[in-house]
Amino acid sequence: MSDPGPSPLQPGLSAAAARAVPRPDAGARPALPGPPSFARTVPTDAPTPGGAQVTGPAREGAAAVDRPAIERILRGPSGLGTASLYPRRREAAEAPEPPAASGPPAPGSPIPGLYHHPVPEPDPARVEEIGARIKRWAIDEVQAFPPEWEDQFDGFSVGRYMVACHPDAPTLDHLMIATRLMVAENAVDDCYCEDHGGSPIGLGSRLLLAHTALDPLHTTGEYEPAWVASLQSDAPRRAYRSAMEYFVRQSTASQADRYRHDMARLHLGYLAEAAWAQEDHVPEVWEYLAMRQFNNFRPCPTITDTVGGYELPADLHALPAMQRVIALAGNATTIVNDLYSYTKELNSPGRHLNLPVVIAEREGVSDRDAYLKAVEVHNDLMHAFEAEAAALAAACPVPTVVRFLRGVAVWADGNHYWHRTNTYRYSLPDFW
Ligand SMILES: CC(C)=CCC/C(C)=C(\C)COP(=O)(O)OP(=O)(O)O
Ligand SMILES: [Mg+2]
Repeated sequence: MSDPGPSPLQPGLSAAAARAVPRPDAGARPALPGPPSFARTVPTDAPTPGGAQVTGPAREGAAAVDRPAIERILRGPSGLGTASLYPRRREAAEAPEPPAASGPPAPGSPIPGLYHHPVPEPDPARVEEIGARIKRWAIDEVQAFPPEWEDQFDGFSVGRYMVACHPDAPTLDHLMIATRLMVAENAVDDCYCEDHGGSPIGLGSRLLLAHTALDPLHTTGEYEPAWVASLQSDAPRRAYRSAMEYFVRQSTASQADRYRHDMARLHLGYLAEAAWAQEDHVPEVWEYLAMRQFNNFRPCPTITDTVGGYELPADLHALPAMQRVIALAGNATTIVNDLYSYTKELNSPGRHLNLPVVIAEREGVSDRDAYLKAVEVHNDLMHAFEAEAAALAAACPVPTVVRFLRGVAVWADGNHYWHRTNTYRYSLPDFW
């Protein structure tokens, strides 16, 4: 084994920060690597954040990291020349809605008490162009939906979603990578799992075969043509195959492998949800949260580096502390969906599990109290995400790590923005 170099572990680091890097005595390499030589994405052009942003001594635990430090790290650099990285800074965010005196919040308002960061309106020119391009791709290239679903496709507003989540995408082509994958992921969820022909029955087989559009079958000449033909046989597979092909062209091998792993996680989560639906079983709250950690937005923020035109190296992505930060962010962003889609799911046929529904059932509290408790769970997850991200950035001040953490944070904010403003899909209950 080569000399591991100086240990980045410092006396006095928080427990969370110490988990950020492997210990030399664990046999892992503590020295932090540069980008691999095979990286073929655009080189990291993010300005290195000032040392004060990431190198200050962490205090007694992630939760004790001071808020201004978290803000500095997650908001990104603010020095001369950094404006182009954030064409629409979050400091220019919209004014918060005044809370309604009573009744449901006005359409488009944030959930009262939900911890979140407002974002500026996404660049309208980008939104329009991505909206037009994605519709052409969906209709002309992959026939993702029949004409009668066009209103729903438009109402999803995927261009606004992705432009809000990836403000540092250097080009429209980079944004399209995320946008195609988002449409494909939703085609699979709608057509295989949910109310556009989906069902728990036979889901395992459908998901596995669709997964081969992301993670190809390697087989003999005799059987390969049937597999290739199968990838064109329904909208979810056409969408996965094409979106993945574009993604692989722009990503490194390890970024594509990361995405495949995250999608396998997602499919595992769909299967657990389906198994419970088949048995009309309501899991314990912690079991539901475990399922939702897999049936989760995770594959979306974890491509932030590909969409940003740089690479978080595989061994830094694999750090346990990075994995924890990603999981916390994925969980918080997914509970945002549970909260904003609560009334939509109540009005859909059958029982649709989400965190408020499971809390009400399992903890024997009113729908309102369960909803408010779910808001608290979300807030705790967001605070933990931010504290752990700040601790990791402090312990491992590598530019790609800090930029990736910031990308995940910005994705979470854009995800909240999209849920809040998507009044075509979502409306809030009358709990206040
Ligand atoms: C985009 C992506 C990777 C989605 C995977 C998981 C998923 C569909 C969600 C987290 C959204 O949850 P849900 O199915 O409840 O969506 P709606 O509430 O119907 O918008
Ligand atoms: Mg939902």
